[in-house]
Amino acid sequence: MNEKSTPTLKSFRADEIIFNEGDAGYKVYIIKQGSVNIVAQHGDQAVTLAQLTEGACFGEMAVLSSGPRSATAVSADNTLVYEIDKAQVLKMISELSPLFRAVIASLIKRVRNLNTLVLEKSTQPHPLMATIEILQILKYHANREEDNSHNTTSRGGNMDIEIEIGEADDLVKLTSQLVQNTLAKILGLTQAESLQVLEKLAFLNLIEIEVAHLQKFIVFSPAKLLKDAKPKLKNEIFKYENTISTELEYLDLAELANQLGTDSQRLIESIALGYISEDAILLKRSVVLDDIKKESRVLQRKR
Ligand SMILES: Nc1ncnc2c1ncn2[C@@H]1O[C@@H]2COP(=O)(O)O[C@H]2[C@H]1O
Repeated sequence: MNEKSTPTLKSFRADEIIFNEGDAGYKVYIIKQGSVNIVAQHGDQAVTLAQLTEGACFGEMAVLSSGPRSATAVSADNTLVYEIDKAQVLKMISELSPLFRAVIASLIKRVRNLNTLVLEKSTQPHPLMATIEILQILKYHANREEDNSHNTTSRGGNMDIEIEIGEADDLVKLTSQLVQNTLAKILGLTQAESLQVLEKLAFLNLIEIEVAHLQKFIVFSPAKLLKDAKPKLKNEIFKYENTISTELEYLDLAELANQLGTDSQRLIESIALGYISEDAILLKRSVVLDDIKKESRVLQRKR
């Protein structure tokens, strides 16, 4: 290819592709005017990683690391860019100290890793919306149970489900455990994460969390949920307290029961009777385990 030592000025109209993800990289670009979107594909979803404006440089990663283009560059409006040939860039880089070259190589590697993380996180279904859809699905399950039991006013034969018919519309009441287990299976959430999602929905008045008969229940009106969810969640960005960090590790109820040498049911009783704080299951694993060591005699006495 033709390699020049002076940058060439090139213009792109809005939405024109400058290069595609996966291509080999022969040029580095600097934006003289306009803006460029950096878009990466994850499965069938395209994620915009950045919108770059005047003075920003892009296309350096493939050129400096000899890997393929990590993302597609698309002009966001009429855009002018300087194109610099790979040979020219490599010549400039070769004049740097080895330490600087190593720093650049490691930064490129870090951006690639962070991009992977961002893509994985940003293409996960919105947990609040997904949870609402799952509650709707569980409602049909609840209705089926109810039909099977021919009992329209009380439990539907299954310990996990309870139907209550209200005056205005149906209220569905599911055990928190059933909902949390389903969220774990479908969305891959931990017990602590699913509880955070449910607590957020309760905070937004979309569901209620009730404690009765030593159990936690999720109560909601499917019709109201359908009507209210979209407007209420439109601008809600939900973050788990512990999304990316691996430092915090939460204990789930079963594990806590195991650590205490008791069973989950007894633990629920202890929580309901106020012997153990409900927050215990949302605490850092190390804190809970330390507390258990210190308090185990007290807990056993109270049990
Ligand atoms: N997270 C990001 N933020 C901003 N720019 C990025 C990001 N990831 C990749 N790029 C740029 O997008 C370019 C895509 O092609 P390259 O991999 O050659 O070089 C990449 C970087 O210049």
